[in-house]
Amino acid sequence: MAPREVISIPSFATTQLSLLDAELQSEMQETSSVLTNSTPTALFRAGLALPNLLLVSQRTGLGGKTVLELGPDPAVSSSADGDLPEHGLRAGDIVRVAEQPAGSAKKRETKALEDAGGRGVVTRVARNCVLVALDGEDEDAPGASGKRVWVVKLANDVTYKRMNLNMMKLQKMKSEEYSSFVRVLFGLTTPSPVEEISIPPDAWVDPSLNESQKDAIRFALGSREIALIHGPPGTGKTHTLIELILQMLKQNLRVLVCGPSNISVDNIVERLAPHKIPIVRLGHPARLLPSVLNHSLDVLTQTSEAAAIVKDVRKEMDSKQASIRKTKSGRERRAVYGELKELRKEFREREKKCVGTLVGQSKVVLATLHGGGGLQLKDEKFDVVIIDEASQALEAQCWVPLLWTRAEKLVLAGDHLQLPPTIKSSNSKSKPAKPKDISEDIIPGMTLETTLFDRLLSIHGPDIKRMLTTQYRMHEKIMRFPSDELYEGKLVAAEAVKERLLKDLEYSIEETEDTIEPLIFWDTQGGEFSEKSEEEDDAAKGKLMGESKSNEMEAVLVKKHVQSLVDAGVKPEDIAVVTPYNAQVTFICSYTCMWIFWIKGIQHINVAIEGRETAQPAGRAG
Ligand SMILES: Nc1ncnc2c1ncn2[C@@H]1O[C@H](COP(=O)(O)OP(=O)(O)OP(=O)(O)O)[C@@H](O)[C@H]1O
Repeated sequence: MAPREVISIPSFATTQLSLLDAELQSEMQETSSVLTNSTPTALFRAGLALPNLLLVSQRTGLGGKTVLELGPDPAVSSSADGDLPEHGLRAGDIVRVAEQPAGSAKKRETKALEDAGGRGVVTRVARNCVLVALDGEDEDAPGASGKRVWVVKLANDVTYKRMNLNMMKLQKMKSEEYSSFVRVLFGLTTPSPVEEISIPPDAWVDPSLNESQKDAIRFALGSREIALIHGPPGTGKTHTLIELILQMLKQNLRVLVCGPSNISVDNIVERLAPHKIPIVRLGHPARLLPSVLNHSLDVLTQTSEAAAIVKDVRKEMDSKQASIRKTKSGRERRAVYGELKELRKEFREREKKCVGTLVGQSKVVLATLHGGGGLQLKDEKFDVVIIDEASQALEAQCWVPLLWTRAEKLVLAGDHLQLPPTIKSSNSKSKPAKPKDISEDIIPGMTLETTLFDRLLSIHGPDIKRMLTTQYRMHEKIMRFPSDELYEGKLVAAEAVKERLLKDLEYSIEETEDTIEPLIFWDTQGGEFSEKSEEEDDAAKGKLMGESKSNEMEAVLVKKHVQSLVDAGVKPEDIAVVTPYNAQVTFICSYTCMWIFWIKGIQHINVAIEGRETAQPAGRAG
């Protein structure tokens, strides 16, 4: 077993608080510098603002919040169908809604917008409207006067507030308050011996699970405090978690399942749903996949039996909201606001009751790590907390559900050998100043890139983890390199993919040198393949991009290769191009989009390419 590395819990929390502060400052600085240095038009082009909107309606949303529906102003819209232009707003974005400055506004006027109008959260984005739930309660809604408004994205500090709150709780905890679970998580105690679990062949819900998956499940069931499931790419980590949850239900355990992103959680909800078990998904419906909405707590609070008590008040609030817009006299408006305030209070009380009933009845509750710190879960008791994609979450994020609910055991699933969460403060050139009150309590060398998964492995060694070893995605030759370099050669390719080639796809594909080989290298050394740094170009184009790299000749090569694949019959939608740099994404997009448009004559093409600008730590897979 690796040497145990014990750290003091208050020092850990203090260090995390300082690192989180630096990270938030970095994010804030970035947003603020963009807002200050850009014109409204540049902000729109950069996907940070949406102008030319009118208030379409105003109604009561969750928690009694005022929700604004904003649509395009037909007087200036270029769309005949009333659609919004392409924009970068997404559900969950923190935004400011304010009266719009003139198109010719100077940068300084954009800066003034930081404090104008109302702040809120985008709750829904549709083709023809954007919905924003306002934070404040009593002010006049921006746009209520009929004036044109715009929506500007702000830095999101909400998640930081929650992480900080929990880190402060940990910082102040007295040692006699540490549960045995917390003590294990900090290496003050070793984990209890793992109980032998035997599951008869007919008790597996999915009998096709492979041996490493079954072993990981038995291990996670038999562990008392912690269990790590290490799932390299395509090894069925989520598949395994589904069976684990179902086996835990058979043991009558109550489980909270979390992930760092909505998509990671929805992925599990989608796969659990067919098993018809009582599950509830926390989180705003606007941020959830449509296929999981039936399990959303917010939808259930409107449709379930428990929801009836909330309906009447909501109706009354909506009609009051509508009446405000028609009322011209200030006195009357103030009176309606007063009544709304009372109704909102009543609404919240009833909603709380309804939510309490629904959550209390669910054996499996699913939420993002941030959502795991929501009011609905305060002090709820869970036998197990499972965190999926744990290697992509900040450790402080993982502590949100652990400290907020009463958790007794933790199962982490992830791959610590893939990229850690993206951190801005560690590679930002303009590093924020360290807080003044830095004390000797700071643990040297600790960074936000060290995840809970990493830390637990370094404290307790590999005995607390089980690795999934059969992968179901890659041809054996593609798998060989990551397997040998990162996973000690332990990966095995499943029969179905072991020798799978492009030419064997279920539709007709010509046998060419590109379709009979699973892995091809193009050597660009020595040619005219010079690399450019995006910053040089930025100033000229006024683009809002950080430092990035591009190589035009390599983009041409990618285009050529994609072309030969399509010529051989591979469908464009079956081809993905991946690059680590945003600037290169832009190049490749411009080449390949134009080209596909040309050969297929199609109107729309979905390009699903993501760029990532982090330097890759040694020993991690990208
Ligand atoms: N025992 C199994 N038998 C057959 N197919 C399996 C098995 N386990 C997983 N798969 C298949 O392997 C693929 C990957 O599974 P899954 O998405 O659960 O993996 P993952 O490790 O969570 O993936 P990621 O690499 O995205 O983290 C899926 O298509 C799944 O159906």
